[in-house]
Amino acid sequence: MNICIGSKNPTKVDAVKDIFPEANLIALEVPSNVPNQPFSDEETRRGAINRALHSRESHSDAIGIGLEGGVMYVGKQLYLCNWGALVDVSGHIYTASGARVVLPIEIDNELKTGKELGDIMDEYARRQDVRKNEGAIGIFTNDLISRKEMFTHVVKMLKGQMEYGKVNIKNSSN
Ligand SMILES: O=P(O)(O)OP(=O)(O)OP(=O)(O)OC[C@H]1O[C@@H](n2cnc3c(O)ncnc32)[C@H](O)[C@@H]1O
Ligand SMILES: [Mg+2]
Repeated sequence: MNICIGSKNPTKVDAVKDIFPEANLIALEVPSNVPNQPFSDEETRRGAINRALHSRESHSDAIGIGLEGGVMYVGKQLYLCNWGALVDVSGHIYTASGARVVLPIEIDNELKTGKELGDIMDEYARRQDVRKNEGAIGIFTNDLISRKEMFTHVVKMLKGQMEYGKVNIKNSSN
């Protein structure tokens, strides 16, 4: 089985490796066609779908997987959100979202200045490359859940849905 994953971020690539250990994995940087910092479930999910579709453009025999991080409001409270999409060899699209965690008001204020969450997290946590390691979810869960672990759960849901086979998005503009 060939799988193209639309990112070189190790938290995303390693999550796919864990759930598809037998697959031949190709990691590619592809456009998400949404802002670098998605600001809603809608934008984040769309970014994941676009990454999945773009990643198999030159590999029609492969499954495409896109994983996208973003933020979203519930009322006035900002949360971290993550979405995944898997496109099978027939073009069926499966989607799933990851666990959410509250982001503090300081992060919300910094995001409003136009910075990306990844850069804000490094300053906030005084660590380097949080986005490629524990992630914001790791910081705000006191390292109980890592970004890779959260994506592993998303990829597991995508795999299970593909195997079940009956519930997918047929039109990529949905
Ligand atoms: O190379 P790619 O795949 O783009 O990986 P990325 O780390 O930039 O991740 P996303 O584009 O999916 O996430 C959009 C933005 O939100 C940031 N982000 C999302 N989730 C994060 C997390 O858990 N920890 C730190 N930054 C996160 C990320 O660094 C980007 O600035
Ligand atoms: Mg990015």
